[in-house]
Amino acid sequence: MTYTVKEIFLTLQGEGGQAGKAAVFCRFSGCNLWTGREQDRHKAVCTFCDTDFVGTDGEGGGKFATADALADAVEAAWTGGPDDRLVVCTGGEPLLQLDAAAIDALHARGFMIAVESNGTLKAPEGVDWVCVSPKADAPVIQTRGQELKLVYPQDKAMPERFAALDFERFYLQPMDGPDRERNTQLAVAYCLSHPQWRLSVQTHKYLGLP
Ligand SMILES: C[S@@+](CC[C@H](N)C(=O)[O-])C[C@H]1O[C@@H](n2cnc3c(N)ncnc32)[C@H](O)[C@@H]1O
Ligand SMILES: Nc1nc2[nH]cc(C(=O)O)c2c(=O)[nH]1
Ligand code: SF4
Ligand SMILES: [Mg+2]
Repeated sequence: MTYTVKEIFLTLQGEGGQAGKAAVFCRFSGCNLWTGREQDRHKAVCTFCDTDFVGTDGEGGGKFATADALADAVEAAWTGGPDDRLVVCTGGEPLLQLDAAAIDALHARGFMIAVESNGTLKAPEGVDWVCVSPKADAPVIQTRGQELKLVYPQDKAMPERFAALDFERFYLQPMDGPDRERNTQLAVAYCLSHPQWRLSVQTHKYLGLP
């Protein structure tokens, strides 16, 4: 199948349980919870998105006709050696496109595969690190994985709703936007009183990294 990708770039994972680790980010175009057009944001299921995932015009973006072509582009962005390779498949919603062929091609090049998903689609076999970030008005179908990373606060998506799901770690990530500082304080307070939850700061935004 053809993969439609907004951008492919090397940076440090900024969020969650692998924060600080070098990774190639493969940002797939498109999402099932928002068109990505500002004029549609108010009527979207997910209204607070911080990301441009429309089209293929980012660094390293494009249409890739095969899984090998996609994996070659990911490998070309990696500047390290053969060890400790990590690709973070994000978007948009990566599980609309990430399939067994892409997983096999990335594994063949030595990459550990992480996904950042809104949880509305099942992760395919072979994904090594599943991060689910639930959205208040969307069902959580993928109910297990390595981390659940809830953007906080969201009306109708309080942490209690997700605390019993089968994830190894639970994070609150302050909602970025005009109230980021206040949201950060709210998340800190929640983590202090509910120690199952850890704070996930979007470190790349403070560091000026992509
Ligand atoms: C842009 S999303 C792409 C992956 C997938 N669609 C998802 O929602 O998980 C990547 C991560 O950024 C988070 N995110 C999006 N907008 C945010 C915001 N305004 N503040 C904090 N985190 C945000 C998402 O919840 C998700 O964990
Ligand atoms: N540095 C960095 N870390 C990230 N972790 C998750 C991201 C995403 O947009 O999915 C992201 C991102 O966009 N940049
Ligand atoms: S589900 Fe993810 S990519 Fe889609 S609009 Fe929400 S935060 Fe953005
Ligand atoms: Mg991001």
